[in-house]
Amino acid sequence: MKINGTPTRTIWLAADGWAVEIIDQTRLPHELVTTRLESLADAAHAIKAMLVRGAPLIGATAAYGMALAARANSSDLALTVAYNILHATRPTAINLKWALNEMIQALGTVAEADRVATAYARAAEIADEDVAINSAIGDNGATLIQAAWEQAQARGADSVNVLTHCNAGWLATVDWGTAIAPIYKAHDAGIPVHVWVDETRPRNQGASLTARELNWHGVPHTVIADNTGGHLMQHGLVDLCIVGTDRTTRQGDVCNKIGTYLKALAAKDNNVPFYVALPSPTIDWSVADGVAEIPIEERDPTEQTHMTGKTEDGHIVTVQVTPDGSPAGNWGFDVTPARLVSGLITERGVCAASPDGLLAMFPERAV
Ligand SMILES: CSC[C@H]1O[C@H](OP(=O)(O)O)[C@H](O)[C@@H]1O
Repeated sequence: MKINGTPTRTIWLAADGWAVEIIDQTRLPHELVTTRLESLADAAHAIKAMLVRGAPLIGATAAYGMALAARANSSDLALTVAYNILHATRPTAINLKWALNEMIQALGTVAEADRVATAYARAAEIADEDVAINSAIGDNGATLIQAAWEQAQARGADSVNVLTHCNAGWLATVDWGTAIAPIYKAHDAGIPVHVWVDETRPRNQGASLTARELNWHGVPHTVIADNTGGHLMQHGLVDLCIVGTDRTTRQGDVCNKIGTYLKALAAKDNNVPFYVALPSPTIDWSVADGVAEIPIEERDPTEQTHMTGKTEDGHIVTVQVTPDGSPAGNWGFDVTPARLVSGLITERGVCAASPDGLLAMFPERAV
């Protein structure tokens, strides 16, 4: 998307043709800092420390991580080691494994001497495919926002209100985003969309990243505490919810940022449509029961006990918000059962969160 009028992606090949550059998302929203990745270790660190995050962007970064690894050593053993190092960075988003498998498949078809060029080419394809997929998700999701706007207009409303959780915007992908892509498309088409932005504790991806993106693009939005959404739904202030996902199962269970499940429960209780936007690489066809089978990342408790922000005089500081000695838990994701999901917004269209719905959209997956 554009930053101050300049089209910008979250990851790109450096001008030297071999290093990779990223937006360091740990510095947002107050500082726009880019960082060079020059090695497998740099790419692995960027994913694990969340300089880059979001399922599709994790996948794209891992793909370029394999290219950087191949540049150093393109032997079978070295690439196997690289695969394992990158795969171990974060356990929940399936796009990581998907991208790594894509890279290994591409590299396995060429002679060792051709592996570096092949790796960079496939990584670039994965990045470009993500942009195209997300744009299509945006188009498909915008029809839902249009329909909700027409209903809101009939009630005399002057805007259509969409609630989103965490960051599934262009900062979570290579570009466009998934859950936020329909919002950009609707906004750009002149629909008066307003976004309730869940701050999304503990890392505040909503407050620091989604709000940052919407601010840059000029989309009206309001940052809210995570526990506010149910109240807004009870008072008719949410027309629909659109969230992202890090892994969706073949039966339509959705793994996403912690707190998504609770939002889906509130939506169900208030008859608010709850949609999930996802690119097909986020579907894990090998898993049925998301609650039982999807590994949930547990991160450093200091992400819960500490917060980083800007002081009144502009300094970026980190403060402790809990008492010394109080333990903290930091689960990164939860699973929303398919029964709470109104529909899945994919690059091919909107389908039911069910085995039949997914197979109708992806018939090639029928075994
Ligand atoms: C389009 S994937 C976005 C997805 O990723 C986020 O997790 P994290 O920031 O920890 O990588 C969150 O679950 C978003 O919904």
